[in-house]
Formats: sequence, structure tokens, C-alpha cells
Amino acid sequence: MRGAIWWVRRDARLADNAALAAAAAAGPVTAVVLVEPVLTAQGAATRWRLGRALATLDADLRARGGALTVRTGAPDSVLPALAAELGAAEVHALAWPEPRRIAADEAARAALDRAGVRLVLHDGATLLPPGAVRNAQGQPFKVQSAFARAARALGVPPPVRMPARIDWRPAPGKPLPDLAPDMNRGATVLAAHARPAGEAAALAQLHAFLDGPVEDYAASRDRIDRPGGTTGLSAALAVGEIGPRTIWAAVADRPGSGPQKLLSELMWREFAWSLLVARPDLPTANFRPEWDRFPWQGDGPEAEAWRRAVTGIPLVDAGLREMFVTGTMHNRVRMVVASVLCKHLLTDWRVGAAWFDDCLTDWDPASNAMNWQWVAGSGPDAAPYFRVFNPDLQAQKFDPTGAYRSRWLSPGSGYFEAVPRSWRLDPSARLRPVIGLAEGRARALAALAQMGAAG
Ligand SMILES: Cc1cc2nc3c(=O)[nH]c(=O)nc-3n(C[C@H](O)[C@H](O)[C@H](O)COP(=O)(O)OP(=O)(O)OC[C@H]3O[C@@H](n4cnc5c(N)ncnc54)[C@H](O)[C@@H]3O)c2cc1C
Repeated sequence: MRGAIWWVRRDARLADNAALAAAAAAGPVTAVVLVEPVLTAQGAATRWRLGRALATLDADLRARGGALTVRTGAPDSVLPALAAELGAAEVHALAWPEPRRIAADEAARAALDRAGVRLVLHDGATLLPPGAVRNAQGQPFKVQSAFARAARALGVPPPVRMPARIDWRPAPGKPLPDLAPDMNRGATVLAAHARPAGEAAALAQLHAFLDGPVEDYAASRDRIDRPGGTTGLSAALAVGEIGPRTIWAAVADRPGSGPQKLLSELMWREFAWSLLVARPDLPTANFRPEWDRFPWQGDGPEAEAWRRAVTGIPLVDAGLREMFVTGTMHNRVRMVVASVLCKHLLTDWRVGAAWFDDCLTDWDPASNAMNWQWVAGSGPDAAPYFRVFNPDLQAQKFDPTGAYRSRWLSPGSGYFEAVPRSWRLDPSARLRPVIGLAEGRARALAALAQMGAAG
């Protein structure tokens, strides 16, 4: 048998991986990672996290007699050459239907076709094949609850079994380079605070959550002062150390409000991917075109204070610091920091989404874009813009002990060691709010009225 290439992208796992299973069925497997433009264009934190996932996968493969083969360059030139070198007739990869990835995959497919090599994309990055969930008119859903009902009715396929035996055939290549040299000193801080990487760690994390915390998930998931109320699996999902179907299968038959709530949150991720597939411009364009008239302020000093986590609004600064230090942020706080940016600071959601793209280790192009548009009001099934979160009331409600704010606002949180020195932040500075909450709210509502009047 001529063997096949398993082209590893955001699927750093051996289990529940249809691409690996298909490659293994074709003979010896060469597991390949490409340092390519789609990867290098991604944000720093997500590249850093992907680097850790791939390094751990490489160690897992070495323990089984394999290794990752690393090559540099665009897939449409590197893959045909590698296939020729190996005599491989097939390349298998897990589909990741993000616009840049789709375009690069199409170019790779055309080049491989010319070389007589088949590129096969498999599903498994989402619960159901992207684009499969449609309404009675055959259109994608715009309302999440209806989408989730229809998706559940279709039934989530079980995870793919890992092949019992895989013959690994690594090819010569260089070691995996540092994928995020631009993290600079932030990398050391992140390494000290991020969760462990790898497939085994993700599975252990899932099972530890299912062994207890899941029962209380529906009630605890918003308590930001009590860590451990959520799975913490988003970064592992984003780099594919665990497949969503593995989580679904482990949770689906459990009774109780906690497990059911977890399934419904996974359906938000699923909805986001269905939106991105239907509207590839979701990360860059207002889903609802009337939002093109909204009088956003430019990316000015208020937005910069937000990015640097020095707005003087405690919950906002705490959340943005948590993200800088850990690469993630609690969902409740993401909603508040995004709301303050789009409403009190009247800043275009794309400014905030771009900052998250760069800072999140769990960056997911679909979830990030959908959630930003949800908060801003420009998305489908979005929160109405006039519903303006008051960050102080949110803090009282979800951080009643103040533990979250104390942790992330303390000078010893790690934040000041992680940020660029050029920001010249003073840990002992007493911050004044960049805007009064009542003033910001009134300004936001006036802008909304102006958009309405312009319509
Ligand atoms: C402005 C904004 C930006 C966001 N950007 C991202 C992003 O880039 N990547 C990302 O994975 N999530 C994003 N989210 C969604 C959510 O905040 C994270 O998925 C969640 O905090 C991850 O923590 P967890 O794994 O412990 O979640 P859990 O509560 O344990 O939930 C389990 C899984 O369900 C999914 N999920 C939960 N909530 C959502 C949601 N609102 N939307 C989509 N999927 C969800 C995630 O895959 C998550 O890992 C964003 C939310 C907001 C408000």
C-alpha cells in the first residue's frame, strides 16, 4: 500500500479523528504539519497554544513509533512535493470551514489533483457536518434555539474510533519551530497560567468535570468568583485536542439540568460554525446590514485604554487582565467587557473582536465573531443594543465576594509581567473611569437613536 498523509491542522488528537482513521486505512501514515500562511496569519496567543498542542501530539506520536513531519510553505506547493517524495496517493484532513482555510484548501486540492493525489476533507470539528442543519425552506437558521432543536433532531454522530493499529511513517523534516515568537515575555506568563496541553489532559479535564462540577453547572457557570464552574475545555476544542462529539457522547445520556445546559452551550458553538459557513464574512461584516449606519467612534484613546485594561472600570480591567495572563476569560466577563466597549465606549465590535483574535488561546473564528455580533446587536438572534449591561451591577451579581476582581486587579496577578514594557503601565496607579457609566449608557442610547433616525 502506498500510504497516506494525515495533514494535521486544528485536530491535535488521535481519538475521534476521521482524517487519521481514513489515512490509517490507506496504509502507513505520515502525520504532517505545515507552517503555512493560514497559520502564521492567526493571532499570537492562538499560535502559541497550537504550538503546545502540536508539541504534545509529537511526543504522543513518538511514544508510538511515529513523529510529526514539519514542513514550511503553502500547502499547494508543499503537499504535492511531499506526496511525490512518499509515493502517497491520498491526503486526509479534518475540515475547518474558516474562510482562509477553505481558500487554501481549494488551492491545495487543485494542485494535488494535478499531481494525481486525492485530498479528502472529513468532518468532526463540529458536532454535525457544517451546513447540515437547515430549516424547512432549506435555509440556515438565524435563531439559535430553533437551530439547536433541529440539530438535536438530526442526531449527533458518535465519535470516530481510533484505529487499533497505525503504521507510522515519518518523513524527514525540521523540528516544530516556535509558532509565536511575537508573544515575547507574555509567553512565560502564559505558560505559568495556562492549562496543560494535549489530548490526555483534555480528556482528564472532561472526566474530572463530569465527576462532579457538571451537576451544578447550570447554577455555577456564571459565578466568576468560584473557579471551576465551567469545563475550561474551549482552548482544547479550539486546537482539536478533543472533539466536540467526544464531549457530546460523554454528556448526552446524563440526566439533570447541569449536563443539559452543557449540551446547550455546545450548541452555541455549533450555531456559530453554521453561521460562519453560511456567511463567511461573519468576522468582518455586520450580519444585519442596518448596522452599517451605526455611528461608531473610531479606534481612539478609549479603545486603547480598554485594550490595555486600564479603563478604571474594575470588572472590565479584571477580565481583560485575566485574558492577557491566561489566554482565556470567563464567558460572563467576556459579555461585560464586550458590552462596555461597544456601548459605553461606542467602539466598533470589530476592534474588540480583533483584540480577542490576538489574545485568546481559545480563539475560534466562528464563536468569536458570533459572540461579538451578539453583544453588539448586529448579529442574528442578538442581544438588543438598548440592553446595556451595567458592569458594576454585573460585578455585584456574579462576583459577590469580589474574589475575581481582587485576583485580577492585584499588582501580583502576572499582568504587569506579561504586557509590553512600551506600555509603561504603573501597577500602583489609581485609575479613574474613562467614562461615567450613566454618561456612557446615555451616549450609547443616543447613538442607537441616531442609527434609527438615519434608517
Ligand atoms: C465576546 C465573546 C467572544 C467569545 N470568543 C470566543 C472564542 O473566540 N472562542 C470560544 O471558544 N468561545 C468564545 N466565546 C464563548 C465563551 O465565552 C467561551 O466558549 C467559554 O467562556 C469557554 O469556557 P469553557 O470552555 O469553560 O466553557 P463551558 O461553559 O464549559 O462551555 C463548554 C463549551 O461550550 C461552548 N460554548 C460555551 N459558551 C459558548 C458561547 N457563548 N458561544 C459559543 N460556544 C460556547 C464552548 O465550546 C465551550 O468550551 C466568546 C464569548 C463572548 C461573549
